[in-house]
Amino acid sequence: MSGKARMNGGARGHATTTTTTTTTTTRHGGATSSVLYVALQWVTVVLQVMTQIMIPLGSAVIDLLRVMGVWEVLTDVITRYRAPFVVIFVLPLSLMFDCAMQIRSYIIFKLYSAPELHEERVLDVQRQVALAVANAKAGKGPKRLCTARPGWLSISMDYRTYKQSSAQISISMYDILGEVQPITGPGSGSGGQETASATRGSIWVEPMVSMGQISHFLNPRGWTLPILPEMDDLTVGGLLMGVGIETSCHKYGLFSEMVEEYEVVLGNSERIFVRRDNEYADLFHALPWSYGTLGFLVSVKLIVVPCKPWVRLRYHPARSLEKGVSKFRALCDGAEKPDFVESLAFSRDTMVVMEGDMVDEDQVVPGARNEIGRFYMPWFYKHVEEILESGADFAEEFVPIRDYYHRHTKSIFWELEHIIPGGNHPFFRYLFGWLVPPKVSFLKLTQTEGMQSTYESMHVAQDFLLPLKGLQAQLEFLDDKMGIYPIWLCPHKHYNSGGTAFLRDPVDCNAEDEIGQYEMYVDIGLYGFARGALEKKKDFNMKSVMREVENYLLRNHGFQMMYADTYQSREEFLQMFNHEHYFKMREKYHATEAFGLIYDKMARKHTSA
Ligand SMILES: NC(=O)C1=CN([C@@H]2O[C@H](COP(=O)(O)OP(=O)(O)OC[C@H]3O[C@@H](n4cnc5c(N)ncnc54)[C@H](OP(=O)(O)O)[C@@H]3O)[C@@H](O)[C@H]2O)C=CC1
Ligand SMILES: C=C(/C=C/[C@@H](C)[C@H]1CC[C@H]2C3=CC=C4C[C@@H](O)CC[C@]4(C)[C@H]3CC[C@]12C)C(C)C
Repeated sequence: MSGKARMNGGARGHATTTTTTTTTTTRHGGATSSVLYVALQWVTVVLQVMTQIMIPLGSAVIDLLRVMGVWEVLTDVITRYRAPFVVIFVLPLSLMFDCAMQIRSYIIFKLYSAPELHEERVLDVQRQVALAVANAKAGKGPKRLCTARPGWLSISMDYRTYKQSSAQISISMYDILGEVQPITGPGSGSGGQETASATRGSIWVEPMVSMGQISHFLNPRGWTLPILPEMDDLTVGGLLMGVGIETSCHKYGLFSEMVEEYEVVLGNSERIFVRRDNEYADLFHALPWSYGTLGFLVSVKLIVVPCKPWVRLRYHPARSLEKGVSKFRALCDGAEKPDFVESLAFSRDTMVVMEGDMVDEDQVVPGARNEIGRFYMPWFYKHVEEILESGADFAEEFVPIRDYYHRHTKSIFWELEHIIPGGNHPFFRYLFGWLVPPKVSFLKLTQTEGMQSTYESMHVAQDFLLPLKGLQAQLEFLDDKMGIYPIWLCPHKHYNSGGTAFLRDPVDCNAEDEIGQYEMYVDIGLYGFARGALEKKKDFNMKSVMREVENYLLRNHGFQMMYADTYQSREEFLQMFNHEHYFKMREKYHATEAFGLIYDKMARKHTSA
């Protein structure tokens, strides 16, 4: 199939299987294609050099500095003066990396070369898997497979050390594989009731495509993902094989509910297309939350919906927990659901509940525009806090859609304040705001051992998914145990779909829609240093507090998002996440031998208690 054909929605998917012996149907017609191909390879090589060669080179330099006795001094300086270090080195590097990625995407998309190369890339993954499995069988290589995405690149606190002892499969797949294919009429997708009659579309993307890339691509074309997790660098593969959530999940469910079709390479190197309604339907529900332990995702067909250019954002400050929780619940459970619902709790008694609706240009009230994404504008959560502190009971603003989606990106939720204190000061914003945010991956890469152990023992980055009906008690409990603010509250439909991390007990489900039975859940996001942890180090014991919280989750039908540290034992983990279907799928789809178990991959080896 030619690249052009696929750009026009060529017949991807719906096929059954291909194995590594399948010959590719890709055409590279003429000299232009060859030139484009070489150009593309060049950009790819440059990026690979940046990510793959620079790291070992960096390690070699570090070793040399250690031998020279300079390393300790240097890390001490970086630890003490992290803010200037980040501003001088990490911010410009982050910008350069992003620019390189954008240029690459632009070249690839303009030249239409990427879709043409997709088939080749899939074959390459199949070949790598076949070789790694054969090596493992012959006792010549590691037994377990994982992606070769370096651990420092992943949006988590963890460095993914299991990768060192696994066979790493390179999945260099960063491309949007064509234009949106509109689908019209009711029942055109598999989403919630609210949009069933609206026009929908779909788009094929590769797994390393990031949320920033997608919103840049879709929003100007009048489309959006129904659920667009807000950090620019999150990848489609990570969000689908892990968990993805955003403030529209109270309508649609989690990120994976908006998938039409997965293209997967299994542990026996076979390539299959997995849909809710084909012969692989049983695998469809097991892939989310499987953390790359059932197969490799090589592309996916995502549902897209029309979007409007602005979001009318309504702020409801609440000065008691009861009032805040009841407003939040009313917005999630009401018949007329807003497009977006979110709440930021600033203390035990104060929160601002927000509802957003997409609107057209002509509905925007000129005096109420707020382009919060501009580099010199205040960090979003600070702006929300100001509304709370102003004493107002209500505020309304109009925010450009892309600014809304990425509203917490610039300040990395509220984490940047710990890294660059004063980063929200107007002086800093006007001078350096255009360089912000630093890439999470580069922050990880430049984190010294001292910083790492401080973060591990005192800093929480956790998302707890719990039934919405218990929100008030949950917030009181977490305030007692951790006292971290702001808290991010994001509602979502939690479907009883039958896979790993789905509801333990069907009695939990009190509602039903087109997709199935669900319970309204809330993601409680805690990011920051626990109350008093930095000041009174001895009073805060991360491990014992987290054990209490995890037990609370178990008792209250909650889940922990696994990008975060877990302190659970294997037995507890198996209790929290229903593995029955997952084990069957591992057996049936050749994963048992090829991939490790979720717990073994994700449970972190803590360096401190
Ligand atoms: N708003 C949100 O929803 C947010 C979500 N997150 C979390 O961050 C994570 C995403 O971060 P990101 O850096 O993008 O992803 P990661 O690199 O962290 O990958 C997450 C998991 O997905 C697996 N995975 C990724 N790509 C593939 C693939 N092509 N085939 C098979 N498995 C794959 C990885 O497997 P392997 O171990 O083999 O590499 C890994 O286990 C998610 O787990 C999510 O929960 C974080 C912030 C916000
Ligand atoms: C899952 C959600 C959001 C999560 C983010 C807020 C956190 C995910 C990964 C976290 C971080 C990774 C590494 C870091 C390096 C450290 O030196 C500083 C802290 C941090 C930047 C840290 C900060 C929080 C995260 C970005 C929700 C939205 C579902």
